[in-house]
Amino acid sequence: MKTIEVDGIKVRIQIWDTAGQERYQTITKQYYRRAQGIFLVYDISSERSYQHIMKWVSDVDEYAPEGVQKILIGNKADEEQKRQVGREQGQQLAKEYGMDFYETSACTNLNIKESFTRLTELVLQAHRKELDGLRTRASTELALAELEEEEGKPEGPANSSKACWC
Ligand SMILES: Nc1nc2c(ncn2[C@@H]2O[C@H](COP(=O)(O)OP(=O)(O)OP(=O)(O)O)[C@@H](O)[C@H]2O)c(=O)[nH]1
Repeated sequence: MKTIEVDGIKVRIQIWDTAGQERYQTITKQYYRRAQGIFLVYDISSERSYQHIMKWVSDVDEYAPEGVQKILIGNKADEEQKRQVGREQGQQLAKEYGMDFYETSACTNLNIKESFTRLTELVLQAHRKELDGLRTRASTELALAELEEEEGKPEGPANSSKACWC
């Protein structure tokens, strides 16, 4: 659990760090179901980890809830001398999948706060949209229900006397 501030609002976030190894995949997939935001992380000093991102994306698409927010992260940005994946490659991949992209370093703290704040922002925005959608739908349904009720009603005193059984 961690609290971060987004637009002056304190948000408590729960973070799960899932295992990257294939043998833990069954457990990893369980986490997807309850996620609202996901970081897809590769290591800039490992081309292999970058190539793996496509697999992660397809897993997320399959197991995470619809509307889950995703951000692509190229971590270990402090390891410039070992770099195998260019920043543009990261940007390109993120663009293809319609994700935001950050290069980060857990060692130097580069873009850690920024990427967490951004993902939280995206999750909040998505929820606001969902809530607005629900509100619009609810008020439309309410208006329709009122209309139907109106139509079903007798039209005033003249009608009510016609409907009178006495
Ligand atoms: N130089 C550098 N090393 C890092 C950075 N982030 C993690 N590491 C190192 O990379 C190694 C793996 O880190 P983990 O946090 O275990 O990576 P992981 O992806 O969670 O690993 P799995 O859970 O096994 O998939 C550790 O030795 C970390 O110290 C970083 O930003 N820069």
